[in-house]
Amino acid sequence: MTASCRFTFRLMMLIFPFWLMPSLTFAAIPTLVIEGDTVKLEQFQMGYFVDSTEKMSFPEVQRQDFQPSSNSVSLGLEAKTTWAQIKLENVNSTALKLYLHDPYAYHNHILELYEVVDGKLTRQRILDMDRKETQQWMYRGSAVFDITLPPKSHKTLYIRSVSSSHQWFSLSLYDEDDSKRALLTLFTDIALLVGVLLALMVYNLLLFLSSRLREHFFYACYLVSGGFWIALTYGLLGNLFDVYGTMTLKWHLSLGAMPIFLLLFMIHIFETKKKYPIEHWALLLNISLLVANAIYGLFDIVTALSYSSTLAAIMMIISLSVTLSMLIRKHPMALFFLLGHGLFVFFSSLSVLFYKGMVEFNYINSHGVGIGIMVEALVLSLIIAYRIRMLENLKVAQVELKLLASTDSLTQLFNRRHFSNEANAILEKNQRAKEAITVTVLDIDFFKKINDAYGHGLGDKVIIRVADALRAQCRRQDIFARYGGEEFVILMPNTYLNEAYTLAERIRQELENVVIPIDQQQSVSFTVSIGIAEVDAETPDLQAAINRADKALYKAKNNGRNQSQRFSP
Ligand SMILES: Nc1nc2c(ncn2[C@@H]2O[C@H](COP(=O)(O)OP(=O)(O)OP(=O)(O)O)[C@@H](O)[C@H]2O)c(=O)[nH]1
Repeated sequence: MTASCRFTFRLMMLIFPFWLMPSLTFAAIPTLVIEGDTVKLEQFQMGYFVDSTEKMSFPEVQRQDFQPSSNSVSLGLEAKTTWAQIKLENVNSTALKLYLHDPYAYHNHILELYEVVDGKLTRQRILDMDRKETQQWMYRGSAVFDITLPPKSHKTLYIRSVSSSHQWFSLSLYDEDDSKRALLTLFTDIALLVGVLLALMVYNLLLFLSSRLREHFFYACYLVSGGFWIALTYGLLGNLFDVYGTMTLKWHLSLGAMPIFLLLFMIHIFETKKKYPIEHWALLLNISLLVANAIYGLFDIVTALSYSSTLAAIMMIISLSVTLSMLIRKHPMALFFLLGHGLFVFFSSLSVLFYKGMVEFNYINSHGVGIGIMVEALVLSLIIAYRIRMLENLKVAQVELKLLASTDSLTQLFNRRHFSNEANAILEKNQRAKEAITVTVLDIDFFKKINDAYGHGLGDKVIIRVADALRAQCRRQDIFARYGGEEFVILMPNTYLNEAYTLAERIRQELENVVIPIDQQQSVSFTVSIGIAEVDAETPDLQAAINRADKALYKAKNNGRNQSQRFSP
């Protein structure tokens, strides 16, 4: 060996331990030293190993290298069978009873606990979520295993967890009191979340029942499926009803239903079918994918769930693009939707990354979908309130427009068009009953002279006064209108000619006595002439009846005005 070789070798020997050391330090799983009898370990170091063969024996597993990690890990879709390793040392001179908790056990298929002392297996427990008799270690959704640590002893725990789809778990160690406390406070946050969603769901169902607007129905369905899935996936259902395993796995189909309802809500709230065909087809295509996956899930839920993260990502991209497109087109609700849906997408993306094992295990990442749905639901409630207000304003505007189109602006009586519609409807209804119906036409006498002598302003006052008389004298069932300039018409259902004549005379007499003051000295009086004719019961024709009443009116004018005349053939 040359001098330079020797130097290089010595240098390498010098450097190698330092180069190796970090990896050795990295690979070591620290022992949790327990001193005293209070144990509340919620954050500690342990090791995990992913058994990609999914069938390694325990002795084989014991020989594997475990990756150091924190006590909460999310390992994604590929890690179906995972082993956790926890090293314990009781330095007390008394024995200790500990409780190992896995609050996310409800989503696993199998959970096994192996206790090893000095390399020898001392106790083994297998918890199969599909076998009732093994569920003695399940307590309201959490797996709880009791572990005894003899005085001054070491023990290594191996926890095998078999997941049906995505793999994540969080382990904690407690003494008896803290174990009870931890179980008591579980799921209060989820219960609150689900409660708010259910309240919003009831509110939207009521809105749907009163308005029949489908967006409320789809939104209520979205909240039901979302709330149900949150209750299921975050363990509330397991906690309340003690159901786990394959049965609950199937219920994860609600995860497929949730985005379908949200997209249907979008279609209705943005009215894409009518107004935005490209966006409409994009949303329909997305719905078809989700429906296909949901149907597939009826037969093979595990495979369907494995696609759910990818489908969720596609759904987020399409729904966000449609919302952005609505924003560009200045849709009034787009900004609210973008805010609500943007927050949903943000939190759900964290969740997707979490389920795929790509981000750290923390409350927000592990509860992302739930938080996203909640925040979105609250913001979308604003959209619903805004839309209700918009529709109310539209309704008021429509009523105003309808009124405007059917009334005469000077007298506020119905106009000729509206009168004809209403009168024809009455004649049609009367076709079977064939009750007597009478038409009366009223015309102001020498109105031109009034206009010429006192101006149009006073002429208008006379017209308004005639309208007032009609309002005062006509009965509830009568329909009356300003038919032309100074001509009025009344349709009197269930009224014979002579009865109509009496009413017409009452109107004429009232108007005959009207005095409209012009100034201190001057005033104006006027008269009206009236023609009355019955509608032919056999061939009820409104225009024919008005023509006959006009003929009677002509007779009244010719006879010297200020009188009522009945039509006689
Ligand atoms: N002030 C006012 N005048 C109107 C209005 N509409 C129509 N007129 C006038 O009503 C008058 C109708 O006159 P004519 O049809 O000749 O009938 P008349 O003077 O009442 O005579 P007779 O019907 O034969 O008694 C015209 O001078 C129209 O200008 C209105 O809204 N206001």
